[in-house]
Amino acid sequence: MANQQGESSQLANCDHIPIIDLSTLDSPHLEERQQLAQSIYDVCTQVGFFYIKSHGIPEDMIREIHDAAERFFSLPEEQKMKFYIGNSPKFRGYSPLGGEKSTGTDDDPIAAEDAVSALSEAFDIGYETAMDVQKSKDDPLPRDPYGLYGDNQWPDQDTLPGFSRTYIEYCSLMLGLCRKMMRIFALALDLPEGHFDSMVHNPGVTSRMMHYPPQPVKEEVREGLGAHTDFECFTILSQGSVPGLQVLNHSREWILAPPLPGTLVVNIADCLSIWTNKKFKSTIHRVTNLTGQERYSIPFFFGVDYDATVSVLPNHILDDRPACKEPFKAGEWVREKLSKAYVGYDG
Ligand SMILES: O=C(O)CCC(=O)C(=O)O
Ligand SMILES: [Fe+2]
Repeated sequence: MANQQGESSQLANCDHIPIIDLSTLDSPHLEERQQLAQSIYDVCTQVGFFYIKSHGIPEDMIREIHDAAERFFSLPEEQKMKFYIGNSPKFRGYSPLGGEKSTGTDDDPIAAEDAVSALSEAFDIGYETAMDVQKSKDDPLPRDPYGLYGDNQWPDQDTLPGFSRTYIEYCSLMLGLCRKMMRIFALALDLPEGHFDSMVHNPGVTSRMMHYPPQPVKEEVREGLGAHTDFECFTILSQGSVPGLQVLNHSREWILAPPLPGTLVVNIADCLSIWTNKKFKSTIHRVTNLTGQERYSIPFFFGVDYDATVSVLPNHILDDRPACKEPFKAGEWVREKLSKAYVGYDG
């Protein structure tokens, strides 16, 4: 059973998802960045989810990556299975319809035998130096004690021309945005802006393309993705134009986070929530596509270097709020979570 601190840190205290304007994210004026950090602190402690606008990712790029996702999922099944995630010891590749199961949340796990497979298919990739402007093309991958860097199973040029180039370009832009966001989170937490900089040299990044086929409206609903929290520090989601994402609030109602033109969705994930002793919410969410249309989304999960230690910030430990968890390695946490998420696959 979830303890109170744990449980309320996973439920949004709201009936809608707020919008944050990021136009001052790298303002030269500290006061403007501080003002933004204050708004971010408020939404992270109240809701754990927010839309971002003026985020700097060009709309053309977003359109291109969604086109790429649609092209990928339109391939015949046997072609997609060439990139089967089960071929990769690092959880990278294609997971077919129903290949993922809901594991619940840390405080409220679902036993393996009760887990229901999700009505979605996915293609997952992880950090590689080609997507990192701070690295040159030939830089080696970092030390990898958790077996999570690289090893992406890219479709070749004949199968999907331009696919890997587009996805790497998209990830490179998202990576830049996430590193800046990490600095504003630091400011929001009363830390020096560069507090996390030394922990995001080889960030623990996963991105995935998701396809949720339509499900019957009147008959029994099968979730496209079961209720869960994300594992890393935070997620930036591009969700196209078809709604489906739902966020759980204090009244145990699922509130819709519909696509809003010109925005992306950010949600806080477990590692950043633990860092803040669960002051920042890692809010429970799920996907249910009741629209009758095909839904595509592209989450970008951003975490610190897998070798970095996540340790509750001392200024968030109080007499009546002891540290929620002992320090741990980010990679250890992510690997354990991933190893429970796929049907018939133990990494
Ligand atoms: O597809 C979405 O809207 C959300 C996906 C998601 O929550 C996830 O992949 O963790
Ligand atoms: Fe998620």
